[in-house]
Amino acid sequence: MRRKLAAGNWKMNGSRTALAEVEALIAAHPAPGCEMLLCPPATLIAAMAATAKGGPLKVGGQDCHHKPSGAHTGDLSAAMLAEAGASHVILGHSERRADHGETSALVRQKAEAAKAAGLVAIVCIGETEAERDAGRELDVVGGQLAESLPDAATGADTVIAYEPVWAIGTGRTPSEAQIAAMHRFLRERLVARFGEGGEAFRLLYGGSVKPDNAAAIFAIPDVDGALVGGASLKAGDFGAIITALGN
Ligand SMILES: O=C[C@H](O)COP(=O)(O)O
Repeated sequence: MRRKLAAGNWKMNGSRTALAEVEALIAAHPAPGCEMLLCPPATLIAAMAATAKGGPLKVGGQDCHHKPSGAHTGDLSAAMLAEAGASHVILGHSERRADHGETSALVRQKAEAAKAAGLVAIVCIGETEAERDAGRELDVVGGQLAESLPDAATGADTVIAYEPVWAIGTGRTPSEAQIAAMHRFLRERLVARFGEGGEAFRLLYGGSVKPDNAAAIFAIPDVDGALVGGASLKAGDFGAIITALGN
């Protein structure tokens, strides 16, 4: 049985004052029926983990370097995130693929580094609008899945987040049929590669998930939760999504 996961990605937003939202979220959801995770900027991981006090809210990073240490100015290793209090790390988000030229091959190395440090990797994949318009979304996303996942990945240490690039921050979402088709395709690919173990990977949907569309998205087969951007910044909005998922 795959445990549902509500993951929030604060991206480059938030400051210490925003930890009041985290306190409100924890107070409103002391025993959520799903896993609850927030990934703030790295500067806030330790403070957020202290606020979470080992309770149900987990804290994650938004990226890590693929090496354990060395001359990589400005980067953070997976072990550093773990030491700061992270249990998860988002990898290969489309904004990092676009802004920093991250390839699926690099994402795979980062996922290996995350696993070595004991972090759960949330590996992001998704097509652009032009790729979908050209009918290439399965090829593109299938390729990203194949190339980004290490051979040793398991459902215990790896989560997949399907995020169509054109749905991120736009207020647009794919139809329920389009999400269902993509998640079914991803499940088939995972089972083809990992056998029965492929059933254990959680598949999150991401891209303009809001309180008013969350329940409909979570009712789609093989949607095991969401990776939420803008709506994870406010305790009320993220809390409503958590409630829709299983509280
Ligand atoms: O990581 C989160 C996604 O990029 C979704 O962002 P959004 O919910 O603001 O569309």
